[in-house]
Amino acid sequence: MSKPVVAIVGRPNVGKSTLFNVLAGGRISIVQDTPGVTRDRIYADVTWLDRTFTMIDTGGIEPDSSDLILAQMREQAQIAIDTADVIIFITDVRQGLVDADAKVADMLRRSHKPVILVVNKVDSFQKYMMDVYEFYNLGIGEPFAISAANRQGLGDMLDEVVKHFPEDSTDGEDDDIPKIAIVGKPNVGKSSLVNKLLGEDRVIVSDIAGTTRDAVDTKVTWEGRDYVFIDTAGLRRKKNIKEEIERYSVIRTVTAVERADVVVVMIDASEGVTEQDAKIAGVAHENGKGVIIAVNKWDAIVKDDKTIYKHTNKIREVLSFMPYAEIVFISAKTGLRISRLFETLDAVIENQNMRIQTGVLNEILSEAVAMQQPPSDRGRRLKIFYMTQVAVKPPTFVIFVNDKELMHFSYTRYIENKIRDAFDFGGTPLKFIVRERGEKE
Ligand SMILES: Nc1nc2c(ncn2[C@@H]2O[C@H](COP(=O)(O)OP(=O)(O)OP(=O)(O)O)[C@@H](O)[C@H]2O)c(=O)[nH]1
Ligand SMILES: Nc1nc2c(ncn2[C@@H]2O[C@H](COP(=O)(O)OP(=O)(O)OP(=O)(O)O)[C@@H](O)[C@H]2O)c(=O)[nH]1
Repeated sequence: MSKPVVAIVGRPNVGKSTLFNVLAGGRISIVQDTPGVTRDRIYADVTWLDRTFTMIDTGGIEPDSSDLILAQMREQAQIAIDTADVIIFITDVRQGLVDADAKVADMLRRSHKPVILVVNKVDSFQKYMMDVYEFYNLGIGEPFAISAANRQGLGDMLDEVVKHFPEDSTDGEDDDIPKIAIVGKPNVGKSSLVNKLLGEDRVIVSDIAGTTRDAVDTKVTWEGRDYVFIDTAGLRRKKNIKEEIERYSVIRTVTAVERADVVVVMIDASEGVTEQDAKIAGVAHENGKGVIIAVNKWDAIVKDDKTIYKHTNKIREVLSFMPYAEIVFISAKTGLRISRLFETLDAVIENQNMRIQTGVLNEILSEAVAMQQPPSDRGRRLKIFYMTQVAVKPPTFVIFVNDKELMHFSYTRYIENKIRDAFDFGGTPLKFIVRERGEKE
């Protein structure tokens, strides 16, 4: 089930970052060896009551002249409207109601997205409550008074946010169809690939209305099997506002990746793999999705018998945090190896859903332990009792040990490699949870 997306919008200095950080708490998932996306805190997962949502910081307003501020606020609001299920519009009781607030409120109201009006810096209710009422004038409903800095009023605000989430149950019918997100930096050929798929006569296409947001997903049938390509309408529409801005492409990537089973990360062969590609791929990695690296524009480069090898090596090096990723070399323009891409998709989907019997797993485990002794520390040696698979998409394993502290990262990786040697888990990350025996489930 995909997580709802909540975007925070507001003028400079009203307290967006403060609110973002308070809500995200320590929960911003930073995977150590993944490059930067979450480090600049564009998004974070937040859990309130029993609901988890992705919060995005649309950010990026420079306090310049007031004209510029308004233009940037509009852009920010547009990003929120395009990507979020619920928008938190944050204002500042001390600055009071200003003209730009009213203009952005109009824009948000017309979008028909749920908007939660928040008035920040209400550090004292007695002192500021009269000023808060002024914000009713924006015409977007009841203002929620909070103090982000003092963590006041956040519960009521979150109750309201959660109320507007779409029902968890989508129509059910399409849930079995694998969802594919095509991501990549601007100009890499995402639209061309989708258009190619749409143009192929072996492909049957139908637009299905997006369930949670305005995006229109595209259903594609390839050799009798169905796939849903996410947010392709957005990709086809494109370039109406400055989509090139990196933040927007990351946000778009995050929201598409969240909903996907498999992510196709496109890389431009004529440019080679870059840090920006690594950031985008990092989003898929952190979300535990299946990953295929599609090296596009393969038609456009001069090749010899070592070209594939060189590209592969460079990709493995830059994307070293995802050695499991599959790589295919394609041309969206000529259609080169599009069928290979589909075959790889099928394989990755199968691998993501594979379940290994506990008996077999533990055979692998005891063999692994016999071949390489588990680590020890200060006279105490790690004992591994038992391993079992508890989930798919991604395949998730629980390892029971005597002492979690002794389970070194490199030993987990060693066990992972043994499992990968035995089964074809290509294209999917594997997740390991280490538990001490006797610990509660
Ligand atoms: N008194 C008070 N100050 C606050 C509160 N929340 C944030 N601030 C202060 O307001 C200032 C701006 O906060 P930020 O979170 O950086 O605001 P922002 O909206 O992210 O600002 P930009 O990055 O410029 O868009 C900081 O000095 C905060 O300490 C609050 O609840 N009460
Ligand atoms: N030679 C060659 N050119 C390609 C290929 N795929 C795309 N292009 C070209 O690359 C340019 C960008 O392609 P788009 O499909 O618009 O790229 P995009 O990733 O959708 O771009 P944004 O919407 O800006 O993110 C266009 O000029 C395409 O014709 C390919 O396989 N080979």
